[in-house]
Amino acid sequence: MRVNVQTQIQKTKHRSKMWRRRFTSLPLFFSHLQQVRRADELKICQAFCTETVKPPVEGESNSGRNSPFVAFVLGGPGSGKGTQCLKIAETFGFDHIGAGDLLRKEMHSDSENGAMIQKLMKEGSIAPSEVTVKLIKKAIESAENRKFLIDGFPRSEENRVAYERIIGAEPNFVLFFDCPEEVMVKRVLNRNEGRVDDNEHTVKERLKVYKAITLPVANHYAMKGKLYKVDGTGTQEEIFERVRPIFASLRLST
Ligand SMILES: Nc1ncnc2c1ncn2[C@@H]1O[C@H](COP(=O)(O)OP(=O)(O)O)[C@@H](O)[C@H]1O
Ligand SMILES: O=c1ccn([C@@H]2O[C@H](COP(=O)(O)OP(=O)(O)O)[C@@H](O)[C@H]2O)c(=O)[nH]1
Ligand SMILES: [Mg+2]
Repeated sequence: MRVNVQTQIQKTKHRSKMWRRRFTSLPLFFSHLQQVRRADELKICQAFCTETVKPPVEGESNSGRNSPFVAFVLGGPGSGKGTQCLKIAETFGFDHIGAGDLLRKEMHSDSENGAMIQKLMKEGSIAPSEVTVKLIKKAIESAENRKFLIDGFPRSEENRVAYERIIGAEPNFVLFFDCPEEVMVKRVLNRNEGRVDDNEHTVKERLKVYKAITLPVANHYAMKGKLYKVDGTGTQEEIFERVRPIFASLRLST
């Protein structure tokens, strides 16, 4: 009997301790609720992405607090990088730096590299890293904005290493448009912008280069948990609705 009473007392003490713990941890409980809500927001992202990361915060890249916020945008030729970058830039206030656009501008200028770039583009090959990174660096440095989309770069591991060495930072994250080859080819052949590389022969070469040399870059960032993979099929609007939550969940100060 005595033992039973003792047991009861202990049980009661234990219960009251538990309730005390529960009440004193109410703020914790609510902060947990907030985290759950945050996790739910992230799950919205995850519904659209095969890989997601914690939304990056401006200044959290490797190069310190005042470094620019950089998202690389990758995908095959015709996957819709340029089209979606325009929408992201307009909606979320990013500067859009198209690596191919910078090279085309250089090609049409009097630059000593013009002829070399034209030849490489026509072949579907990749320009030397030093040339591309120099153009990107200049574009970043001359902008007032501190949020950039770097579209169509890095196209090779060598490009990536050169960028990280010269700029001194990794991108905050990488957006990747996943699109079947036949869809990409169809879009490229209908692009009608008078580009030297929008023809059947060059697009075939570009796809080979993309699979052998560019995809390893995407894999590198996937391994680091920095890759957001988005389905690049459907209408431009449908794709943008998959992209939107990724950028909406970023905690950027400007
Ligand atoms: N979702 C889409 N559906 C159909 N055509 C598209 C779509 N997105 C882009 N396009 C068109 O396909 C072509 C290639 O798109 P673009 O954004 O230039 O791709 P990338 O920069 O990846 O090569 C362009 O002519 C563009 O207008
Ligand atoms: O970092 C880059 C980006 C582009 N290019 C060259 O420019 C071409 C066109 O690139 P762009 O990104 O404009 O093509 P997209 O993928 O948008 O069709 C590529 O095939 C390459 O020859 C390059 O050498 N390095
Ligand atoms: Mg493009």
